[in-house]
Amino acid sequence: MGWGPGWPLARAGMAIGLLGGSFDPAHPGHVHVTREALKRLGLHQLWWLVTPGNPLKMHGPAPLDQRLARAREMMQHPRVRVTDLERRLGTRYTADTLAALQSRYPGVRFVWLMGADNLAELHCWDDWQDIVARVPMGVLARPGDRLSARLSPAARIYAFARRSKSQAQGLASISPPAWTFLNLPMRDDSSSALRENGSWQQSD
Ligand SMILES: Nc1ncnc2c1ncn2[C@@H]1O[C@H](COP(=O)(O)OP(=O)(O)OP(=O)(O)O)[C@@H](O)[C@H]1O
Ligand SMILES: O=C(O)c1ccc[n+]([C@@H]2O[C@H](COP(=O)([O-])O)[C@@H](O)[C@H]2O)c1
Repeated sequence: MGWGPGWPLARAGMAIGLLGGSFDPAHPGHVHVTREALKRLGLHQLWWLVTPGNPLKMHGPAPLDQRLARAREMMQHPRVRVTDLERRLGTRYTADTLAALQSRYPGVRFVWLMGADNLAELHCWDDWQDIVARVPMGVLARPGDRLSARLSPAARIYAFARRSKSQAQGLASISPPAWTFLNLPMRDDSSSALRENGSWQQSD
């Protein structure tokens, strides 16, 4: 597998946040949590991983190129890259994606980012304990999901690995398992609401 345009550049030692998602479509909530995570976790860069398809979702999303184009319009920041890395790597499951990125970018300190809704479901993901063992995780507050996230199996099993707000800036350097809950000002944007109210029209 070669290098070329579309493979973001990163040097060993850099702290890079990974926000995986369907982005079907991208919305201001994604932009908000991205900007906050960059600041609060002391990240050099943050990469959006626009998935070809969430392995747990029955219905496929809109075409990947369409979601990427919308995401690139919406997320403009010099330290953020909107990528199709899972398509390039041929991975769908997050554990596989992380393993592939760690072998392709040796020495880069990756941090997995997700909204509180995803922490509540993490125990249903493929090889989820491998994910927790591979990279530190930043969990982003989301309206309605704080309690379910805190009571979730993953949060309870890994309660011992939860780091305080004061340790968030150095999260990328902490050996996993390590996670922190970022109590951000919350935004209730969601892709499903945009799809339901029809303000996002697929063009093909
Ligand atoms: N408003 C938000 N606040 C915090 N995190 C969010 C928000 N919107 C999305 N996220 C997080 O961003 C990542 C990608 O989200 P995704 O593309 O699934 O959008 P979504 O709005 O959650 O979509 P859907 O409504 O279809 O489930 C996930 O980890 C999700 O939890
Ligand atoms: O690896 C898994 O089993 C798995 C199960 C569900 C979701 N994920 C990942 O979680 C991220 C958020 O997905 P989504 O569809 O909620 O935006 C995205 O990167 C998915 O690939 C991963």
